[in-house]
Amino acid sequence: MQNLLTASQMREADAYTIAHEPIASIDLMERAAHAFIERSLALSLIKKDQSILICCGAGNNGGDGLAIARQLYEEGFSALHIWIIHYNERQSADFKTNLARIETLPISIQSFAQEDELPMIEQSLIIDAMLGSGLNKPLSGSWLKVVQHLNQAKKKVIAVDIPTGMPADGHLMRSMTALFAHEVISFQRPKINFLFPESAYFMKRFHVVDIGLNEDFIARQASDFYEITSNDARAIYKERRPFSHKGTYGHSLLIAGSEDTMGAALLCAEACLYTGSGLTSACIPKTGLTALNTRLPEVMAISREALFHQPLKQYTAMAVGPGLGKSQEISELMKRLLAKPAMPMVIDADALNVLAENQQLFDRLPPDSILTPHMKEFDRLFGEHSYWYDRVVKAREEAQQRKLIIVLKNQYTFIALPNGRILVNFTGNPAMASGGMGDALTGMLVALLAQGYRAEEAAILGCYLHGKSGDLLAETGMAVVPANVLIQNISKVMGNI
Ligand SMILES: NC(=O)C1=CN([C@@H]2O[C@H](COP(=O)(O)OP(=O)(O)OC[C@H]3O[C@@H](n4cnc5c(N)ncnc54)[C@H](OP(=O)(O)O)[C@@H]3O)[C@@H](O)[C@H]2O)[C@@H](O)CC1
Ligand SMILES: [K+]
Repeated sequence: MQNLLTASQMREADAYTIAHEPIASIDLMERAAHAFIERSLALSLIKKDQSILICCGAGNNGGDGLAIARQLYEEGFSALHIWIIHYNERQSADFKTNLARIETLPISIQSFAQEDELPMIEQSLIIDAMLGSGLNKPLSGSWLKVVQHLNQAKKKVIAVDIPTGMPADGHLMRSMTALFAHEVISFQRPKINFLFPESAYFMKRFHVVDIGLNEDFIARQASDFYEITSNDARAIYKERRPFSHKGTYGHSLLIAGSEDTMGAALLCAEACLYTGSGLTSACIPKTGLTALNTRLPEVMAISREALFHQPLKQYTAMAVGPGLGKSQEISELMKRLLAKPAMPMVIDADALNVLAENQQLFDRLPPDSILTPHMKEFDRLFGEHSYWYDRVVKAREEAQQRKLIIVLKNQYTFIALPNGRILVNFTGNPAMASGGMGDALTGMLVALLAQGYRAEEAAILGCYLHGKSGDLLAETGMAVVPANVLIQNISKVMGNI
């Protein structure tokens, strides 16, 4: 697990590294510039014959820009042009050093003071090194004008560390102006604000490069946010054991589907199957029986009427919600289920809506139950939120107070734990944005619970594998990954973990 830092904690990590590695601050900047270029080349974001405008401020972000320009020149890039935006009086020491280092080279440099008119932009690519994590207020005046001028040029932009004008943490508002970046190459850790959907106002994609800041120091910093890494998923995953049998891997009960939305139940059951549940039973309406038997012969069916006429303790874990629909019957069913809940539970979709309307049911959920709301379901449960940042803070409060695990689904899914930590899952991609993905995740989570993973482990591993399955399919060239295709890939992803 890697903790994510705020901009001010990152500055402390920078200072600590300089003092303890030890490394001179100017050399750290040199490393950052090198890492920026190396990644840009690896991703084919820049080419030697391309005309590039490097826009620099006069702080350390600008210093990075000058070091990048010089190193690009040394790499054989010849069509380089530099703007220095001199709207602030202060220049950082490392900016000054890098300016002295580049002034002797045959690279054209233009400086702009507050009232200077800005020329048309002829270059095809802009490297944005004007303001970085030192931003301390929204842009205004001449800064606003320069950013608007660059945005209007509609050129491809690669931002150094963070787009100029975008705050690294705190509220992101559409009304803020920043230089829109197609790519951002950020140092050491992603900025927390990259993880919220509002970041799409300011940037398209980000990449993180290691610049060798002191990881021991970083690990010691208190943080609310932790990135789930592939190592974390690998450490949780347990291989199937010799001499094991279906009884070894638990029995999942899914309560899902209605006449019109049997697909949700089928996808949930299929995901449960492919994630390794020993046995899977689906409690579905009678009208869905033929579909279930035809598509998933491995899954057993129970009618809604029969559910409470049999011992529920034969099941190891339960998921309730996908495709249930809204009706009095479903509310009653939830109330009966939660009257004596005795097994780990995943609560999704329509079951979340029942909770939203019957908040007293919250108290009956077994501790560590996993709730899997998307944004709208979350707001129905816990109130409207204008900013994702506030929504995630609320998820943390609720998870802590109610001793539940809240999996707030998003491109970067936030897993809020009862201990107050927020884990962020980085796997997954926009090709997966279609109906049925949530049903698949619920099936995966219940299958992991049934196999004996603790709820926290199931949430981490389930979210990781779900996104990873989608990522591997997208890497094969699939622009869209339907849920049933993702599901059939899960067992392979587990096998190769
Ligand atoms: N951390 C690391 O590990 C490493 C960091 N590195 C790099 O350093 C960057 C951070 O550099 P930084 O701290 O010098 O700040 P930076 O973004 O250049 O801006 C400073 C200037 O902006 C000004 N200013 C602020 N807001 C403003 C506004 N709204 N409108 C106008 N002005 C505004 C502010 O002026 P002030 O308000 O203080 O007078 C100040 O003069 C970081 O992003 C990365 O690129 C790497 O080199 C190596 C390792
Ligand atoms: K920048």
